[in-house]
Amino acid sequence: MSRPIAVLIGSPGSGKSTVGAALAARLGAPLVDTDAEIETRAGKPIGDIFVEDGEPAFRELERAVVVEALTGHPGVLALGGGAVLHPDTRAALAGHHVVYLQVEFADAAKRVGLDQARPLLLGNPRARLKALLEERLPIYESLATVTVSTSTHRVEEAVEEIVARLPAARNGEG
Ligand SMILES: Nc1ncnc2c1ncn2[C@@H]1O[C@H](COP(=O)(O)OP(=O)(O)OP(=O)(O)O)[C@@H](O)[C@H]1O
Ligand SMILES: O=C(O)C1=C[C@@H](O)[C@@H](O)[C@H](O)C1
Ligand SMILES: [Mg+2]
Repeated sequence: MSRPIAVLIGSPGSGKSTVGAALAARLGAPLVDTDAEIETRAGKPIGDIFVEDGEPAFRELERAVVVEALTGHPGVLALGGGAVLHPDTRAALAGHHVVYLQVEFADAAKRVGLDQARPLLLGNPRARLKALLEERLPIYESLATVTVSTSTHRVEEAVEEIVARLPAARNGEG
């Protein structure tokens, strides 16, 4: 059984996929992005899963994919923004190196593109994103072993910050 080197959590637009890919490249390790893995398993985009099967079905598929990756993936693991909402996922994160990518609301809004049709931002995307960030902040903070801001760090700076703060045995210096 292998464990991820680092697990990235954070809100939509925090940069989990972008920083995850750059971190994996920097470490010469594979990346699993659970959103992409869910789409592969379901054979359709996440938006379609929400519309056709509903959010509870999406969360259950997400739980299964995330819990499996936490015990079977040896590289960098980027989680979907809402994966931490499931209690099984929170429990399964115990003992992992969990990197919380923190982002200011204004940056997240710019990056996500508030005119996009994201299932959880339907209606009033700006208000929904703000509420979502506020609701989830304490959850992300409680799970983090390391927090890195992608509002104050560019992608490459965030990667170097994460590498510097990896447990010694994992950053090539231990
Ligand atoms: N400092 C930064 N760190 C990370 N991404 C950044 C940064 N500055 C700008 N970006 C841009 O912000 C976007 C982040 O999107 P990304 O898909 O990586 O976020 P995510 O956390 O995976 O969100 P999602 O919940 O949609 O999966 C990308 O377009 C990236 O190029
Ligand atoms: O914040 C969320 O709940 C989500 C974020 C995305 O990564 C996807 O996992 C999906 O759109 C749900
Ligand atoms: Mg992503």
